[in-house]
Amino acid sequence: MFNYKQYSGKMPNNSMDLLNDVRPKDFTHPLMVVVLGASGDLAKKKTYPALFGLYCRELLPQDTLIYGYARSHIELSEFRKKIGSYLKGDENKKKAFLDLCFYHSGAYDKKEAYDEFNKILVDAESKMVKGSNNRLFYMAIPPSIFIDVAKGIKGSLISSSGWSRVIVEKPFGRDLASSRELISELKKLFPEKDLFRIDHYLGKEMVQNLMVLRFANAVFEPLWSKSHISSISITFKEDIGTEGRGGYFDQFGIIRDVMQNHLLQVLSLVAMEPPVSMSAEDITNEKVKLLRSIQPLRLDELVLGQFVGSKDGKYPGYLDDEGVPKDSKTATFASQVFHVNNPRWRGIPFILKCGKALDQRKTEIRIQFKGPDNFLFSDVDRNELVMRIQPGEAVYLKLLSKKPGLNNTIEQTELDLSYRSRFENLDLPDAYERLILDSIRGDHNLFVRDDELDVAWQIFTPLLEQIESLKVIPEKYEFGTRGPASADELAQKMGYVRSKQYSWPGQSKF
Ligand SMILES: NC(=O)C1=CN([C@@H]2O[C@H](COP(=O)(O)OP(=O)(O)OC[C@H]3O[C@@H](n4cnc5c(N)ncnc54)[C@H](OP(=O)(O)O)[C@@H]3O)[C@@H](O)[C@H]2O)C=CC1
Ligand SMILES: O=C1O[C@H](COP(=O)(O)O)[C@@H](O)[C@H](O)[C@H]1O
Repeated sequence: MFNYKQYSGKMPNNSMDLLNDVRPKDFTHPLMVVVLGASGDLAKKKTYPALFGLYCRELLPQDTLIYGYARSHIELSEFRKKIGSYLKGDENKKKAFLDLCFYHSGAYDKKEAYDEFNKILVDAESKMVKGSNNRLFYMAIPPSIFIDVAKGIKGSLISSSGWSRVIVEKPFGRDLASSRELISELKKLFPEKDLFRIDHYLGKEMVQNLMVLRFANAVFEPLWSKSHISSISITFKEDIGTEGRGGYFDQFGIIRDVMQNHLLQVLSLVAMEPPVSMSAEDITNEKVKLLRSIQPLRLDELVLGQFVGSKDGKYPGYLDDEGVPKDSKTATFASQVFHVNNPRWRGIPFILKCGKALDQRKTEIRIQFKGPDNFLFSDVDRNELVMRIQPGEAVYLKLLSKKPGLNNTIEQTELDLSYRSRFENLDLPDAYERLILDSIRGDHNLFVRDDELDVAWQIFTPLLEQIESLKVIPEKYEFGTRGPASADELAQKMGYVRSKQYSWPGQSKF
């Protein structure tokens, strides 16, 4: 259960009160973190840096060891060197953290390999402080081996004296049928309380802030509906391509990689009704209710794109990625309109857009209001409430104001809550830090529930099947641009009006 307290007065960032608030209650018990797929991309870029972040904040249990497991044979010194090169911070802390990291190579599909690994874990645990031996398994592996690995954990690695929890990475399946199969296989092995399905967008600061912004500020609720809002856009842009992950990406495409999970999570938090309490169950119930009100997605409200290399030859195209078949029709850009059929939102378009190799890196929610309902100002820019998820967390409200001085012109300006200028010594944890910490605390608030996942796939599977059966060809767009022009045309058709000249001053800082 979230337990928000109103902050008042000054409280140093690292005060014991604050630490005790967030520290796991099992802080004094030994913890063994096992990273399966430790040789891979996610492990080095996200999992280990997040564990290091928690270590530096003194949030990992006092006696924690981290064992990596994968098939590749890697010497411990080499492994530590590789992991270390992705850690940022104090050198002494890095060294102390790396001393807690070990690596073991073994197969994913052989019971003997897991039994042998378990002996190593038990031996290491025998030298740790006395207490319940808790084990956290992080599956940083491709979905094709989720079940083999889950069976290995269940068959050989479960702790004999403490809890055993399993973090599963997305993608949770490719469609409704495969997701249901995955859910049911995992359910045979672990109870829901021990499974933590990560959607790392739920751990981002601004996504966390959505509930507070919406429900703790009385000014917003009366405006938060079709009466005052004309459209809601949720946009994810990356300025990099697939960068060696083309082999994985080509089997999934941008809709499965980003829209079906990250953007849909954001949509459900923006649009859901107020939950009856802040418990994980009540919040997820509201999200599921909202998702079930989404109307079938239409192909004529979808734009797909695939990037080609930049004209100057500096950036390669998607088909140049060595893991990608030369005739691939996989989309690296998608914009789809969603309609929510409930009294609050009926008739209001939600425009979700995501793409790789675009002009900038940016994720934001943009709520555009209707124009003023009077005869005084007929042709003016619309008010917009923008929640910038990254980079540079901010909430700003675009509004019109008289230009100061002896004139009668008005201009678009903003009320701006940019985190970096508003909050001193801003030190935001990475989303993965928050989520790993929550799994150690046994807190499911920020993880994806099985029925939530099921509805998400019910929404997307018919559309994905149509795209595949009709062999829809994505439009080409150049690396480093806004993506296909038809996406802007689609948004315009949905009533979105772009400000004529405005650009948010905070933008220049990133
Ligand atoms: N990388 C990222 O930025 C993100 C990744 N994810 C998800 O995290 C998970 C891991 O991703 P990532 O680290 O990129 O994946 P990798 O492709 O790097 O795979 C991780 C490890 O799994 C093993 N592996 C890879 N392919 C196979 C295979 N076909 N059969 C058996 N073992 C294999 C390899 O280890 P070895 O051969 O040594 O056993 C590899 O080092 C995936 O589910 C991915 O979708 C989610 C969000 C972001
Ligand atoms: O899950 C994924 O997310 C990343 C983007 O994450 P962010 O935190 O940097 O916004 C994306 O690059 C990747 O393709 C996808 O699998």
